Amino acid sequence: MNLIALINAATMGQPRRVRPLIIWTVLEYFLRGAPYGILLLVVWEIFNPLEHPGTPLNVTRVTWFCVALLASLIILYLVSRKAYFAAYKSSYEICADGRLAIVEHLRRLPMGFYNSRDPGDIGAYIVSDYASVEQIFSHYLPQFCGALAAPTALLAGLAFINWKLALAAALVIPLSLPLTWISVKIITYLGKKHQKLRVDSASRMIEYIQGIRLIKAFNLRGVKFERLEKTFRRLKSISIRLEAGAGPTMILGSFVLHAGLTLIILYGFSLILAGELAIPVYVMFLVLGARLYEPLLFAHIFFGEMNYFKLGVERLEDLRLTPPLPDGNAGGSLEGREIEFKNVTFSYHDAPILKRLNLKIPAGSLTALVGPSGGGKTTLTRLIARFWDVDQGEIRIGGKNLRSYRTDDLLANISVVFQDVYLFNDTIYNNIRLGRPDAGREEIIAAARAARCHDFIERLPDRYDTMVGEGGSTLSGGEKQRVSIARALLKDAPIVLLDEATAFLDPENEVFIQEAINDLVRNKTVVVIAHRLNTITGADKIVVVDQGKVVEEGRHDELLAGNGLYAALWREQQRLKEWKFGDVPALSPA
Ligand SMILES: Nc1ncnc2c1ncn2[C@@H]1O[C@H](COP(=O)(O)OP(=O)(O)OP(=O)(O)O)[C@@H](O)[C@H]1O
Repeated sequence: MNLIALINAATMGQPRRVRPLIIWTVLEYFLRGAPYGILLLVVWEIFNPLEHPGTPLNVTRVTWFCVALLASLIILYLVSRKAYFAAYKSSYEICADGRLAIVEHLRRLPMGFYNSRDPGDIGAYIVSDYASVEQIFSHYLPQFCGALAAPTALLAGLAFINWKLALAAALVIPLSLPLTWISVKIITYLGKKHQKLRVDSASRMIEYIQGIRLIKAFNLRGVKFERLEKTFRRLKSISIRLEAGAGPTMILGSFVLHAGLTLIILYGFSLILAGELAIPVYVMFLVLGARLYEPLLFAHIFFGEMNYFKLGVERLEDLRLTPPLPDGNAGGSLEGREIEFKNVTFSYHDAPILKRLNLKIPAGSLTALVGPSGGGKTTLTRLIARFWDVDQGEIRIGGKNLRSYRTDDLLANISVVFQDVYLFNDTIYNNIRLGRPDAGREEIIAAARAARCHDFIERLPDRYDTMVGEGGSTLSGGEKQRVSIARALLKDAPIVLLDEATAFLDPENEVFIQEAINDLVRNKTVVVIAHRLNTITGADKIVVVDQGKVVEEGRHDELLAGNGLYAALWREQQRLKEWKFGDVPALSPA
């Protein structure tokens, strides 16, 4: 991608947004020359009587030039201030909008996308790549434009006064270009690796912090820390190589450019001796010559930074252009609540998980999915919520293909209660409110009461305003479950997908949760993944899923009478229920 395409991509097709920051900075660069120009006029006036003895010093002109000098400094201050704010405001706005757009886009991607990507990497891209976009827009791009425009204008002005000396001053510019080219090549080559390792380090760090409990519990200091340490060491080594590789050529480039000043001194002096140059003009060249090279040196740095910008924008584009799940155009609410799988085949990778599966889930019924672990129960519920799209066949809701609904409308009609509840690092109140963001306080408290969480919330230090910690870390498993049920109750969606999580809870929590669930599922189409069969004996329909297929379906009694897989699972669970500690020999030291 060239610079224009990169700017277009980084601004999400609105390159005009960078216009003000470029215009103001270029103007500032031009104005920076004004005080020097006026200063030279003052010098000229003062030197004139010395060069032409007998000519009196024109004090009035000198005074006016000093006033103009002051005025130019004030104008320069005002324009620089404007350029500064334009650069920061526009670039931070562009990046904030870009980050939000990508996050919104990520929400619309199929879950399969997250299977193939490291979430830590995605987070690091959004933070670090946009940081590089911010740098380019707030600093480098406007200054680069200024750095090109101001010396060009300055050289043209100098050439107008004395073309020979101006040519000598410009001679070093083409000589420095090959050095710029070499340093850009080095930065491009090593920069890619550097950028990748920067992201890797951030991801490893996130992974380390997220897994800190496990690392402590299993004393994984060696294994996990080694991975992190290796990444940091590789980052250090590539950073040093990058600086060591590009630095010397950059310094040489700067040396060549500054050699131009020596050229002005020597050649200018010879012109004075030959009587071809007035001393004030010579002084003017010396003063302005120093201003000529400074911005050009900046162009070197810009090319180096551009490399990071390019890599970052390309990665962000890759995220932004990943196709989301195609949206249907059916109107807001679902046409009915019956769910039907018709010949559905689905795979996460290559091997099919569901194989030509057919299933009807009647509207307003409670349907339980049971079966051996890994059979595909969770997969079925994920497909109903369209976290993934099926490979073959179709899923219908209310007689219409799922894909014909807009994803947002579909999800507005479905409540999902996951087994591994995630709470945001926010207040309990806001976590429940996620179920329906426009709900009032009364409704939120009513949902919390119905989900049997009001009492424990009232006992917390700040009640509903208590922060729950990252992932809900300050609450117990049972409390988190109940908060998630409160969310679902508040949402009051006609379809409820429930991953039964009562298996490992203490009896008190279990009773509370069961009561809360009974409230949640009333008058809804409910699909529950049941791990303990005694909780779903009253279900309208029990579906036994094994190896991606429906192997049995019916009511509890019918399935027991069928004496198939369900009956075997039932007998097994009954046997485990009767199992007592006394049945096994007590543990004794070896
Ligand atoms: N995100 C994923 N990527 C790849 N494979 C997956 C993914 N999720 C599940 N699987 C695989 O799909 C198969 C079915 O998994 P699924 O979670 O649907 O089974 P399940 O019946 O719900 O199991 P359990 O009762 O243990 O929760 C398993 O072999 C599992 O390893």
